[in-house]
Amino acid sequence: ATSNADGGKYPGGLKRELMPKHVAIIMDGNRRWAKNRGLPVQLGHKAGEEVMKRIAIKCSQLGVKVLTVFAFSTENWLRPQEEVGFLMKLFEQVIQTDFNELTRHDMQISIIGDKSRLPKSLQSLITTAEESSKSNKGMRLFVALNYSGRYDITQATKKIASKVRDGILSAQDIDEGSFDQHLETSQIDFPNPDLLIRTSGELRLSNFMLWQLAYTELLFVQKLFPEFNEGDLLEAFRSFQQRQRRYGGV
Ligand SMILES: CC(C)=CCC/C(C)=C/CC/C(C)=C/COP(=O)(O)OP(=O)(O)O
Repeated sequence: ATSNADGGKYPGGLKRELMPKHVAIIMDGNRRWAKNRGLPVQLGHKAGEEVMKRIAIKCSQLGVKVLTVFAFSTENWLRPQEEVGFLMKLFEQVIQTDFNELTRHDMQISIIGDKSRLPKSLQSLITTAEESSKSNKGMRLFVALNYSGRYDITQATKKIASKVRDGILSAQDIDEGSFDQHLETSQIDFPNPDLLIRTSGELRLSNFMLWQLAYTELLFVQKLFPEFNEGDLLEAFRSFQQRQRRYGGV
């Protein structure tokens, strides 16, 4: 409805037709941000929570269809027990407070990752939140919790192996398309991120969506996640729009 009003242009010189459909973010640097300020690491994660919410709202306003944020990896259990415990409680709070606000922006929220190892109280909050937002029509928000790319590929392989064993799928029919259908991102229109943003200057994928990132444009920014703001998001999208995507072709 607004396409003529703004001549196809978005704020900050962005072009509507070149917007990334699926954006993924590795929200890195919460602890360093806290330590730099002489604060407990918990306050770094709290600051990250606030930024996550603002960025999700901005993405949905800009017409992003899918946003996937990496909140807790399968390796993060190795952190001090106190920090892990705090994060699990924080995720419960996020679901009970921030998610309500995000669903008011019509977002449909899903958790990806191995939920079985999460505290039972968190698991039941997740089920309720997913249920209550499932008919929303706006941006799809995936929060990766106890997730890793290798986990995702492994769980897809298990599902496929069971289907072959049960005679539902033949080995010859396993291809990239059918594999896609068994990943945690299978239920959506744009399973592969167009743009991955990682904050805090680290140049790694850290076992995030390994299959889905095959042709994703990567953007590494120096700012720590709690410092990342809406202006930085627009800047990231401008950088994305200047790239030429060839997907291995010419
Ligand atoms: C549900 C939800 C989206 C919650 C938002 C809270 C949030 C941003 C959690 C991410 C936690 C995390 C492991 C951040 C990475 O920074 P780090 O701790 O690795 O920092 P460092 O690299 O400085 O050590």
